[in-house]
Amino acid sequence: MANTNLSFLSLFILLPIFFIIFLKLILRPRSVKIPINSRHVFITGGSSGIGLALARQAAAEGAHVTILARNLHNLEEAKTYIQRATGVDVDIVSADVCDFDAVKVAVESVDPIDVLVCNQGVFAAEEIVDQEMKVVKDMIDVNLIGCFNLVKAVLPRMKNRSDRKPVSIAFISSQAGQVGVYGYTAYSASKFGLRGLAEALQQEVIADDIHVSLIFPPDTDTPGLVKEKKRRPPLTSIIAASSGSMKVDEVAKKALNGIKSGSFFVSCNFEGFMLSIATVGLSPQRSCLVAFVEVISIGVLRIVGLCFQWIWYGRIEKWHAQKR
Ligand SMILES: NC(=O)C1=CN([C@@H]2O[C@H](COP(=O)(O)OP(=O)(O)OC[C@H]3O[C@@H](n4cnc5c(N)ncnc54)[C@H](OP(=O)(O)O)[C@@H]3O)[C@@H](O)[C@H]2O)C=CC1
Ligand SMILES: CCCCCCCCCCCCCCCC(=O)[C@@H](N)CO
Repeated sequence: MANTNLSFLSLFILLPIFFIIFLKLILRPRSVKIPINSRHVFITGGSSGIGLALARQAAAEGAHVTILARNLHNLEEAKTYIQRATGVDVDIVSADVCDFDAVKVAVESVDPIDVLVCNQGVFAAEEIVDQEMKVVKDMIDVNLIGCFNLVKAVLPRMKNRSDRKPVSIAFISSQAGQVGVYGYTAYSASKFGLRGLAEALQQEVIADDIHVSLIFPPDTDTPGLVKEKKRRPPLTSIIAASSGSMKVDEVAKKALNGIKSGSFFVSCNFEGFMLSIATVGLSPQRSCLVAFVEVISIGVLRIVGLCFQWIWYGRIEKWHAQKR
């Protein structure tokens, strides 16, 4: 009896504890906190949707916020909205992220940036045979090249900052940047691209105490989504519905908390958490508890992932059978 108790103790309690301690010792980069109070948070695409909600929440938490977008009128409306909601004034700056010179002028016209949130994005769901190359290129340009322009423009000053506190560069990706989704060939490609950018960038900037976050929202109720849904192929909606849709404020909260806790992968709902583990690859992990969950659940989640593919391909087959 005593023997069984002892082996139970060592198998289910001691072993995991030692393993978590081992993970704590080896995990790199180490865990970090990014304070935002009294710091400069620069949010692109901050005049609408997720970016606007992020700007409002960061302002409410005491950050000095600047939002960037193209349309000046919408920026001014966003500024008024945030001022009414929080009593805080945010700065606005108009530029197209696709234009490197304009981005450079924009970021040099403001205070040094402590937290850069690359949130701007465009999305149009359509089968690639029908999608015009102009639309494809626009998605890659705004969602991926736009982030390169921002990083290139912000990094030199960020690296040479005088205050040596930890700072952050965050990218708003999408769950469609973790798994390919019907109708999202260009969009998924742009968002998968962000992952390569983020993983490589983290290695390049860790010595400067710059911390990268990659945020993966599911469908979120924003003006952008309302517009996209008018033309979405039904199969895109069916597959996207595998993950529950979220309110914009919830997504902004998850994103902000993920940035503040210096997490590399930031998921927004339970499905997203499973998806992040199933697609974790060799991305960095700073939390020993999450790393522990990854190690013990990755095999089972592969089976869950295969079941999702079984369901999705079933729906695709059925759809095409009905069309014929
Ligand atoms: N809504 C959703 O379901 C999901 C969204 N995401 C991602 O979240 C991010 C925000 O999406 P969402 O809030 O829905 O988007 P919205 O369409 O509501 O807002 C997009 C914002 O980006 C700005 N923007 C677009 N193009 C450019 C550009 N070339 N240069 C500068 N700013 C630009 C827009 O302003 P302006 O047009 O004036 O420039 C606007 O402020 C995107 O990256 C999107 O891919 C991820 C998962 C789900
Ligand atoms: C192994 C476990 C798997 C768990 C479930 C997987 C669910 C995947 C759903 C993909 C959803 C894609 C949403 C895209 C949102 C978006 O970016 C657009 N709205 C455009 O903005």
